[in-house]
Amino acid sequence: MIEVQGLSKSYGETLAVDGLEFEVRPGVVTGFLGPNGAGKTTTMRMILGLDRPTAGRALVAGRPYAELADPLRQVGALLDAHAVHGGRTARGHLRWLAHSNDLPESRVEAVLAQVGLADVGRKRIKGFSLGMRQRLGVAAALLGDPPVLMLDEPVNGLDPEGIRWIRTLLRGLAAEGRAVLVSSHLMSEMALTADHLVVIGRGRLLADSTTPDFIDRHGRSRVRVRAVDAEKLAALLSGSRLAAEPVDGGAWEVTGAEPESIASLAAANGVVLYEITVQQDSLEEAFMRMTADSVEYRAVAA
Ligand SMILES: Nc1ncnc2c1ncn2[C@@H]1O[C@H](COP(=O)(O)OP(=O)(O)OP(=O)(O)O)[C@@H](O)[C@H]1O
Repeated sequence: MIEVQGLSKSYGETLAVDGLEFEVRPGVVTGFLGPNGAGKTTTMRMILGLDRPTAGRALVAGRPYAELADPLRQVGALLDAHAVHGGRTARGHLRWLAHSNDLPESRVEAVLAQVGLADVGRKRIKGFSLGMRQRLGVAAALLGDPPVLMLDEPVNGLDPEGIRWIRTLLRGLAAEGRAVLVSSHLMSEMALTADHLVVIGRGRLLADSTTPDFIDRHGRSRVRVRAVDAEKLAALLSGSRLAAEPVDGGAWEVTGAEPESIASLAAANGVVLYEITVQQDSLEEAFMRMTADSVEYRAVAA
């Protein structure tokens, strides 16, 4: 479990993290979301003791990272897949990590196999693609078989098969009872991977809820209807008190009403519907709505 308590970090005038408070619980994948510059990486670095908080604290297994006796057995992290010595082989890199952290060498082969790099263990890292480096970073995070995992943008540079692999891996690790914190800009992927979301903007906590609750609360839902007689439907809806607007091909979208009441209204007026579907915003749409005011850099319309 990770506990972030009143965590703040200033860089000169910039308040990168501002009084953050959240928990990353075992058994679930927690997605860590926020626009560019929101403070995600800074928060993760403070959890790992790589940056000192200006105020507050971050605990892993009840202690600050610096006080963990066996850090790699407590928390595995992937922050920057490039932060490895390119001249080493993949196996050499993991052996060195295992050795310096007093971990059994058998873990090296286990994690190489787990991330699909067993065949290239003898190759030098400098020849690795970004996707292979990401896999190696995940292998290093898993080396100590830790109950807590933290990954910053692990799907960066991965192809669709790799993205799917990370998703299955993270969900499997959570199902084993581990606490998993993962940041990503790929919303469609987070919607499939994360059970829970912690959303930040300009260093502040904007949301801490399950993924479905987040979409419910911040996304819009509307009912799409189409009728056999499009003109009759148009006359009915435009003459009603419903918030309805025409969309493509004679279809209408109604907000703020349940499908039952729309269907009953249509039936009472002899309008035969052949489509009535509830459309929910995607996680991306919900995220864009909620963080609209927290975007550090935004394209300005010319
Ligand atoms: N070492 C540093 N010195 C000065 N400012 C910094 C430093 N590290 C981060 N910042 C600033 O702190 C803020 C948060 O940055 P951070 O990298 O944590 O955001 P992020 O959410 O990880 O962004 P991204 O999604 O772009 O990776 C930004 O305004 C950034 O410019």
